[in-house]
Amino acid sequence: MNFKKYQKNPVINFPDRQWPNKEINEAPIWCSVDLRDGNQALIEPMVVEEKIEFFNLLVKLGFKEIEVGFPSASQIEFEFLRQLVDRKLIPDDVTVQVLVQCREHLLKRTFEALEGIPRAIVHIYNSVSVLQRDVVFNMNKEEIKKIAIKGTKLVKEYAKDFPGEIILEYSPESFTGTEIDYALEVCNAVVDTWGPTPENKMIINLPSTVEMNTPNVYADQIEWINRNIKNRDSIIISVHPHNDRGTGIAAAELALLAGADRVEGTLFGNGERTGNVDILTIAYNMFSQGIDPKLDLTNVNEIIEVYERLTKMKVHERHPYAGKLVFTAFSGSHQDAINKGMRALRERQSKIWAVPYLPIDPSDIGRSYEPIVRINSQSGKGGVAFIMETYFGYKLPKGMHKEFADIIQPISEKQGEVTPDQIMEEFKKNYIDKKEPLHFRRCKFEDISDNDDGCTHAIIYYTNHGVEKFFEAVGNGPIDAVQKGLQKELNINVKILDYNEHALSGGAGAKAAAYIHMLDLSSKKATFGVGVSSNITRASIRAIFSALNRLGVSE
Ligand SMILES: CC(=O)SCCNC(=O)CCNC(=O)[C@H](O)C(C)(C)COP(=O)(O)OP(=O)(O)OC[C@H]1O[C@@H](n2cnc3c(N)ncnc32)[C@H](O)[C@@H]1OP(=O)(O)O
Ligand SMILES: CC(C)C(=O)C(=O)O
Ligand SMILES: [Mg+2]
Repeated sequence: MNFKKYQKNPVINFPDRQWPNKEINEAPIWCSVDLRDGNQALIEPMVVEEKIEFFNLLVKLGFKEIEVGFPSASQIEFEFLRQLVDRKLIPDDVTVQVLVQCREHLLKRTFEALEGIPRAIVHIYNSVSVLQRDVVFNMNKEEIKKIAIKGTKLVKEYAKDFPGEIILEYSPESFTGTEIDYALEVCNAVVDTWGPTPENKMIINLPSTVEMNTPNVYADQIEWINRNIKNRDSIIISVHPHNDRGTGIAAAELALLAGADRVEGTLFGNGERTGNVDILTIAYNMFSQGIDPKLDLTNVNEIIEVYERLTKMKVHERHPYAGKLVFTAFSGSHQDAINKGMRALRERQSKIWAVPYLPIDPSDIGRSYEPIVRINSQSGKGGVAFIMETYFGYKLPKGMHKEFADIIQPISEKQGEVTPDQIMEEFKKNYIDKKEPLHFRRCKFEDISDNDDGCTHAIIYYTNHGVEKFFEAVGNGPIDAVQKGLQKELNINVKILDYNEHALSGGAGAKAAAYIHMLDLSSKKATFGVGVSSNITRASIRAIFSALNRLGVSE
């Protein structure tokens, strides 16, 4: 590859940087630019009614600052803002933001669009980078700075006659490709011209219009401006990362460490080229660290539905937090760990989420547990056991996990994913309904001892290949009596190695499941049998017969 065609983008010499020692402890001011930066990058930009629906979603999610477009650019953008005003759709605590170039006729039109609004952010920008100054504007630094100053003066003039409150936002566009001291010089000139105060702040927005370097370089740039800009207490430092290198989220998070107060971005990172930074992911990242994200993102499915329908874009299956597959584990060791982690959480009744491989509780954002574990040929015994427990309530004894997983594995190898219903079907076929040739019918137990050690007399009625039979035996309990009867009366040489039982569901009609681990003393083969009944003793005798049939032993 012809890598010599490219060169490194400059970094800044800033050994005194402080951001690596900082932590994120609170949510920034969020500003959605979905309706402008996101919309301008769509194959089919939204029409007015679609924009209104999107705006309502953003309000519902809790955004307090929303860039509603570039009203001077087209009739549709203008009309949308007018609709928001005329239909009184802007809540009192939400400030709309409008983007405009530093040009008089565009600013005039922008203020016409704002008529009747009590408070708005007017966002002006001009490109200041080395490259754009050269090839786009063909202007020197002084001339470029003058565009910014002129734009600021124009806003000031229009704002003077505007009945509502106007907050100025200035973006040195292409900031990441600009000499840092020159970017500061332009920003300071804008600050001087506008004259913000701690009571009436302005916004300086530092975009990585094109992401050009590793996120630490962006953090250095933000911290350097943060520490050197004039009247810092009168300024809100905002960042506007794009995602050209795929590190938009990291850039935004490091920029917060570097002192940014505000983040502009979009839902799911829609935007020019590889997109704007995804605000949802930053917010969910905060949430996962125990920080209030100051957005209500509890129903990610609803956000996805509205977003996909209106933008005609798709949320990728592996998109952080929102993707269809992100709360799903296919591989066996992950499934096993999730299974154990969830159980530990339940048993310990812990209020703090700690489950391996799941950074957050899916139900906190409107996702369900069900698809967490899906069974394919990469799944192990833990996953199958997890499905049996969470979907159907069967707590298979640990020793049985491998035996049952070995029944499912060839099916998954042949067909791919195996659904929970199919797994249950196999469980029934191989265990619960394993009733041939020996089919247990009914039993009668009598306690024939008068001391606590107990002695049980059992009569077991069963069919062998459909022929009705019974045997009688005595043991120190029902299971022991049946085992002895099998040996003495039916000449079946088996040993019961282990026994487990549990209730299957609550309520009056509750059933119990019993698991018998049985060794065939002749063949030395061992297997599990499972029985289900509303009576626990009957469930255990059924489990014994299930195991006998699985071992293939008979009288
Ligand atoms: C990084 C970003 O996302 S920035 C936002 C980008 N979004 C958009 O541009 C979408 C909406 N924009 C538009 O529809 C159009 O650009 C309009 C309607 C705003 C303006 O249209 P036009 O004037 O026809 O074209 P255009 O935007 O190319 O402007 C070109 C002129 O404006 C100048 N200019 C460009 N940006 C700016 C700016 N921010 N401030 C002042 N002047 C500017 C250019 O130097 C050029 O001047 P020249 O004609 O003397 O060469
Ligand atoms: C208008 C500016 C802030 C912008 O969208 C960018 O630089 O990406
Ligand atoms: Mg942008």
